[in-house]
Amino acid sequence: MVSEHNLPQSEPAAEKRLAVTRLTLTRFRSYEQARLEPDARPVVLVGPNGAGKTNLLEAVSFLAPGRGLRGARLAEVERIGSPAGAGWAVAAVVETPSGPVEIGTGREAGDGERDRRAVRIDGHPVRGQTALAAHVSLVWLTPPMDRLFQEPAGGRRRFLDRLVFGFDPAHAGRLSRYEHALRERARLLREGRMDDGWLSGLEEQMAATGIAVAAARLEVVQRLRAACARAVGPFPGAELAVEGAVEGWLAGGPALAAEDRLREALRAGRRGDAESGGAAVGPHRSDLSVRHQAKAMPAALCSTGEQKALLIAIVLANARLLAAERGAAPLLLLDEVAAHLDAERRAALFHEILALGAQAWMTGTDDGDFEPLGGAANRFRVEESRVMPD
Ligand SMILES: Nc1ncnc2c1ncn2[C@@H]1O[C@H](COP(=O)(O)OP(=O)(O)OP(=O)(O)O)[C@@H](O)[C@H]1O
Repeated sequence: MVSEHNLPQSEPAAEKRLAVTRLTLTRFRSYEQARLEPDARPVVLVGPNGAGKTNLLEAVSFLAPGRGLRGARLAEVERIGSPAGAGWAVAAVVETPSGPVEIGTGREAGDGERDRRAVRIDGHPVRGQTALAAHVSLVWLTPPMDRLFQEPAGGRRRFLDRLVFGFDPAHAGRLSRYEHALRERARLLREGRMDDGWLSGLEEQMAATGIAVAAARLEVVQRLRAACARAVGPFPGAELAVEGAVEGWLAGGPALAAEDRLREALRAGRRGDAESGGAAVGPHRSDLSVRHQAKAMPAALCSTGEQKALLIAIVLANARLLAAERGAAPLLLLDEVAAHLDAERRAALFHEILALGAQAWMTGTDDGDFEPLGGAANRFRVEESRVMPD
């Protein structure tokens, strides 16, 4: 335990909160049915391996746009053994700074091979998932992310984009339009359909949305860089940057000029892209670079524990900024994070979460890891895919 005087300095708790106050799962992973009704405090889920704790975090992660914290195909989420094509659902009541909102999402019965996620907000069906970003911001840390700095850039980009959704909900829509145009163009090139009008239209869309995507990432990284430049308690300072050709163009001139360059580069690259698939240039090639500030060391060369501490530092800095800018800290989904921290770091993490008023959903196998939270959290016991208040 750390004493009160060396706990990190935090901003006062946000008065408004973002919190799930009801969560129901239907045919979701190992759950036939489950229902939780926490209040706005952090949520602690304790139970043995394989009990269904991560599945609950994954269900919460579907309240934001995207494929959830496992990056799953939707069919894979449906409970094995369910009647064929029965679908699955996650429904939630979420308290937000602008009032409560009811979110329903899942895969509808009869969707067959289609990998389409249905979304309802306050009972009304909405097209696509990007509208979710206007209501819920969330970010997760999971055990596979221990390798985030060793793995290809895609994982770091997705991590960064999730941070950007919190500041700029329209980012989700732009990113999805960019990726759609990228896929369409790749398909035409692959099929050898060199239809100039069609390709130019897609490249135009890629240039406009792609530069907006890159600019939004740069802006958020700029703000985060200031917020996590210095160590906070036991969490290290992190130096952040986005690296890529498009970012270089944006640094060197106006956004419109960068759009022109991207459009021209795509046009000039058609032949090469037809051979290699994808596109040689664009914000889908960018990377989030992270360095340990005090050690002046790239994150990839830091120890496992240091890398985890860097990720926590970034997530906490993001939560502090969002609490100040949007009136509420994001939901934090922290899978097995507490168990991997020493007592001092664990206490500092809990202290920050409480100071931010963040509803952090935390899993673990050992009650003792969450002991410093005392009565400040909702506690549930998870066993064989049954959830019980603890
Ligand atoms: N589609 C599915 N249908 C039924 N069961 C599934 C499905 N997908 C995963 N499971 C099962 O869900 C169980 C619980 O997984 P989960 O990852 O939530 O456990 P956990 O409590 O987080 O465990 P650990 O502490 O080991 O991380 C696993 O046994 C897994 O096999």
